[in-house]
Amino acid sequence: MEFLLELLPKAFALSLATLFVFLFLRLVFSWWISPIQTYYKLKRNGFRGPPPSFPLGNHKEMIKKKKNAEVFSKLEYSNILTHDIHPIVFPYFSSWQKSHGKVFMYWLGTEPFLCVADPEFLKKMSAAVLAKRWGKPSVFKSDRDPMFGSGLVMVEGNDWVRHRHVITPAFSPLNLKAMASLMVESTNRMLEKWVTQINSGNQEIDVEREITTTAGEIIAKTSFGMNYENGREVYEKLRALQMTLFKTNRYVGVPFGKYLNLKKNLEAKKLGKEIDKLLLSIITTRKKSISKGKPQQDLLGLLLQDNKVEGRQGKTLSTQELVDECKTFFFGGHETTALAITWTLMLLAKHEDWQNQLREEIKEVVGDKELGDMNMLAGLKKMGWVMNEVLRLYPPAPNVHRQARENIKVDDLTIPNGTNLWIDVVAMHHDQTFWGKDVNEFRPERFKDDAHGGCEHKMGYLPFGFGGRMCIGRNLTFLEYKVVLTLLLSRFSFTISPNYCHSPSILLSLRPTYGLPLIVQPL
Ligand code: HEM
Repeated sequence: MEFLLELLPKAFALSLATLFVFLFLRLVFSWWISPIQTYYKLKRNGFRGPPPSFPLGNHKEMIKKKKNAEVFSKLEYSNILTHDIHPIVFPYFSSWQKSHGKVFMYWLGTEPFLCVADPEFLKKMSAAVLAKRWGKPSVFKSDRDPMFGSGLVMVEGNDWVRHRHVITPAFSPLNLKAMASLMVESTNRMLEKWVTQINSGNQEIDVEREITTTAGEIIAKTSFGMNYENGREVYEKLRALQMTLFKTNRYVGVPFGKYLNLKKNLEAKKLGKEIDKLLLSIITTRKKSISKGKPQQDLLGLLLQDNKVEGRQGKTLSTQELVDECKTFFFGGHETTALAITWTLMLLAKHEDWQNQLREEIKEVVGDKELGDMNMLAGLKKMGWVMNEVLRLYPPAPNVHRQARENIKVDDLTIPNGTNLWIDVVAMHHDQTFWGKDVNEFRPERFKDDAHGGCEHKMGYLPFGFGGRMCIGRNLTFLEYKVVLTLLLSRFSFTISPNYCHSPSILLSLRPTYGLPLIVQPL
């Protein structure tokens, strides 16, 4: 017995040492050996790209190129107002594309990515995979978990089919029609505020900030019925969460990268939990009001009603899934739409002729009629071309993601299972090969007789993504864009303020870094 007791500490030390060696070998394998193996596999398949160094991948070069581009664009571009934005917003992709072609590999930490800016490659790749068999990059899922949870943007497989099946009817034109009056109400409130400011002698308005706030209010009302009084807290926390997650350089894909920004990550987690709690209480209250027979016609109300339909077991959403969808609608829907309107105002302020043409069209089609009739709004044809052209030059969602969940054959190449795909929408929308010499000019008429704007490849224009996973909120955006722009152009004219600094950048979406100050004059 004594002999055994003497041996025990030695045995314990030995097992501890074995455990350390095992953990060390595992780290070496997953940080260096496994990524290097994948690197050579991709290379054998013919994919080239900038050389990575593990475990950081290409992060260092990306950060350096981004910093240089920021300095350069501030010095060279800020007053020129160029629309040739790919080298400004994705300087690393722009330079790698020149050296390695339109499909190349790069690394975020130990995660392999293929950057795709070739529409033909994309067409073949997407034809080979059903929507439900695509994955979403695991690194983004964990990084953006507090924002999207298991909402539609991130969910995969049969769960994605179930979510999409339940949510699609809520976005039907008939259901959306009821939301137009909410949009008019919020926009008019913003415009009254502008009138007060202008009357006090200040005609310069940061249109980006104003429209983002109003779009946030609209999406919160149309998604989960939040009104100004009860929802301010949810709205502010949702915005704070987005800023916390995206305002720092994040080492996505780098092992333990989270701990390099520990404070921010913990803050984001805490905000995420607080938002979940608030939304949960909204949903619980709403469930009670539905059982008392008082359903509301917002997206949450429609999903809750659908959940109660008999015989839909297995095709409903759990309460946590509803919380995640509310967050997804907010993050997926408000900034993208706000930025589409913001960039439109920048371009209309620069092109007074188009501003006048749209005003004429509004007079003819809308006149004194009430906004919200979808058929009437569909008659705003020129406004539709302008929207398409804005989404081409300044796509608010500048890229689309996928992750291969199987080996994918494209001609004689194989994209290995687990590879992440970054579809570079900005590059494709500014590719002279497909759009012609005037690619960087604002020419809405290119969409007059062609939904693809004359692009020589159908997959070269992707503002809302592609395949079965294409944006579910398109119709809501069309409605909001036309309602808000009609109200704005009917009451004001816009010119660029001398204080505007043209510096588009990416903070999840494509936005004007220093806002959009415009000189606003009542008509
Ligand atoms: C200008 C406005 C908008 C733009 C440019 C935009 C763009 C996109 C893009 C590029 C995708 C990815 C598609 C893909 O992976 O192939 C997407 C997906 C999605 N969008 Fe939008 N979006 C806009 C407005 C909205 C709105 C208003 C909502 C909802 C309120 C919304 C909700 C979603 C959701 C839930 C998905 C995920 C769909 C899925 O994976 O099945 N979006 N959007």
